[in-house]
Amino acid sequence: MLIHVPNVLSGEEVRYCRERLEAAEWTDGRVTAGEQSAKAKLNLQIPQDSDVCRELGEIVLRALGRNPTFNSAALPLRVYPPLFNRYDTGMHFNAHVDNAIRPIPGAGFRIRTDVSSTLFLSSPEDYDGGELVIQDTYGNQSVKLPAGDMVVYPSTSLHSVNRITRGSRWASFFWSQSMVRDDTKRALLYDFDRSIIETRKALPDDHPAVLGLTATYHNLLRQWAEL
Ligand SMILES: O=C(O)CCC(=O)C(=O)O
Ligand SMILES: [Fe+2]
Repeated sequence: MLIHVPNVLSGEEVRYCRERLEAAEWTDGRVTAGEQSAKAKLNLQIPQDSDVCRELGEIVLRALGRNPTFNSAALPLRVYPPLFNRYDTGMHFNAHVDNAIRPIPGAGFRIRTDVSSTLFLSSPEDYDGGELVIQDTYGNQSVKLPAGDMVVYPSTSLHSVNRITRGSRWASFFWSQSMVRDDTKRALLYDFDRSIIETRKALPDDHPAVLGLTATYHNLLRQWAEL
């Protein structure tokens, strides 16, 4: 399931992140890649242990906390501290699959990567190429979103970033361990939640249909969630 989450960051927050990133030191993106994907990767990143990465990561995490679409789609148990990358003209990331298990630096535990996210920090007009191409059950999906918007997709998917032919593409990216590891089940719960939201627009909250659907949603989540 591939979900577009609009307006995760406000225009003001995007501007602030860009300003801080402009002044930051960028390093070779291969530092966080596994052995195979390092060969496929040509981009720049902000060092994970830098103050700017931590500060902007907090802004992204706070924005995720207040976003009902992200929470409904990803059902996050733990979110990896957000990273920041950049592809200048000529840079790209060939097809790869992300590592299944990632240690959280300094935290003393690891997360399973169930859900991948890219939060765009450049406007589509600022660059050519740079689409995130995700291979899913329905074929290749090509994603290029407005600054502040995010795409959420299963970490099981092969994905790539097309070569930039003009300008520069900046983004935040990170993984979440979901309470529901299986993408099919997560997708069912997401559709279910959306249907409940639509039903609540038409019926009062104490209507037996709303109560019944909400109870069933929670009982399904209770069956499937691993904490
Ligand atoms: O830049 C992106 O949108 C994706 C980055 C990515 O796939 C990765 O770093 O593993
Ligand atoms: Fe990736």
